[in-house]
Amino acid sequence: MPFSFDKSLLDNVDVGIVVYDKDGWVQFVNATHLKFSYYTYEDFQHFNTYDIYRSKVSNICLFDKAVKTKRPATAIQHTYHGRDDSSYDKLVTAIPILDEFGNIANVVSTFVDLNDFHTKYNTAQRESNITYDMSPSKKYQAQVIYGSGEMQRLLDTAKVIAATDVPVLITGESGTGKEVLANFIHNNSSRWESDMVVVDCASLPEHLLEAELFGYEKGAFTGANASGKRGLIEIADGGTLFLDEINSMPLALQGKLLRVLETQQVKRIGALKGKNIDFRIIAATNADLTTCIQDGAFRVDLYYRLNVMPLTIPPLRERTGDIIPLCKHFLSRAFKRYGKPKTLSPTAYQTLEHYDWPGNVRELKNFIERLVITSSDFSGEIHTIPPEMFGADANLSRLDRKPKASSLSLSQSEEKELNDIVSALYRSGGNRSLAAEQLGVSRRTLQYKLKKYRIKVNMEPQVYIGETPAAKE
Ligand SMILES: Nc1ncnc2c1ncn2[C@@H]1O[C@H](COP(=O)(O)OP(=O)(O)OP(=O)(O)O)[C@@H](O)[C@H]1O
Repeated sequence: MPFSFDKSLLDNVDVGIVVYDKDGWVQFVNATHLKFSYYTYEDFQHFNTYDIYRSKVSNICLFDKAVKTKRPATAIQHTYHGRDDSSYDKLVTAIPILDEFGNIANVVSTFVDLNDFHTKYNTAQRESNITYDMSPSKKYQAQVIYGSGEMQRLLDTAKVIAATDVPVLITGESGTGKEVLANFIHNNSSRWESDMVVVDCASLPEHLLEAELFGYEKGAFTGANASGKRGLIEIADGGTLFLDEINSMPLALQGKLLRVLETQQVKRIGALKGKNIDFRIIAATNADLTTCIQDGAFRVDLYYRLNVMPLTIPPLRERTGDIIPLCKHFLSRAFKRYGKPKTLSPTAYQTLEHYDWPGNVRELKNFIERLVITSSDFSGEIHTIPPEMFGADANLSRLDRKPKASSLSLSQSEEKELNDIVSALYRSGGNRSLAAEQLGVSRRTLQYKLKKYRIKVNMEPQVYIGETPAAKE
């Protein structure tokens, strides 16, 4: 017996459904779609999908795409006016239905309201003890995984701050998630459709950092690109500029940055005139800037400019409620990457909750990955964490310590320096600040050497030198 059912049952599903005929005339629309729509049921009876598109209520006509390609089409559709004059982002899928001759008979479209989706998704995840706070960005879904009250409060504040345009200064130990938080703010701000440009102030020597940040006019200096270059501040126009490790920015550049913030104008190196730029600044530091000021390494006036909205991310050991959700998240990432479905026993979780994670979330992430890679079973529960997994010596015994420097031609002293750096990195479990301390150099100098020797540190069982494999993140 063929199935038969009352079409009004489809009014109860939580996605919008519209059925069109081959010319775009609406043949069916369910109540869910009407609820979020600018138009009434009567409107739909006289409307053609092309009229809706032409009226500019929606920015995209997927019906047209599905008809032309005879293939399902999916996109995020921005609908500019809801009944209450607000706007919605919807995930729309249009599926062409072909007749026996392969011609379009109908198109069935489904509409998922993304705000509603995120709310439900968060609730569902919370119930399984993990919260994914996803931002509405089309380009980059910054996932902040957490489970602790500390992080919940921080994100609540960050959301409020995101709605403003004031500078934000994020402080926290290395690996706590400062860039992740900056992304969360950007994605929750009105600038989310533009880019967040990330600049690591510690990774470039002063002259390069200046050229990267401010750009230059043609012929500004020897070796400059003949046609000049846009700086990263200019590229952040309309979006957010994230300055990581702002504490490493040389004093001269700090003065220039301050001028940009005061005038909202950037002047390329060699340019006579400045250009108006509209960007939001978020800076991050893992050093105490007030100490840097006392040491004469940071300008107090820039500090006050940046410190309008200070946010501090606590180290992972002070928000242990995040450890289990983060572990579950990283286990599922490792499963996607290595195909090994692994879980941890309550005892294993307890062990991880009691460790103090000096390298914070980054260390936990790499630890879980290492745990999955090195576990001999393909699947199943990991009952106990071998104690030697923690700490530097465990790393040293497991890892191939001999640097593969074949693609670099190094002098004897350089080779020794390279070996010292690699050893220090292993001893510190990949923490660059600790490694720099052990080597007796500044973090900035270490950063520069890492570039020089093309060392990529992932705190994973390998340190790549020379040609690195494809970026892992
Ligand atoms: N709450 C979180 N949810 C998911 N991933 C996280 C979270 N916090 C940090 N991470 C991950 O941990 C790693 C380190 O995070 P991030 O780079 O944001 O830290 P950071 O504080 O900016 O570090 P650094 O001071 O060294 O620049 C990244 O791989 C990031 O994806």
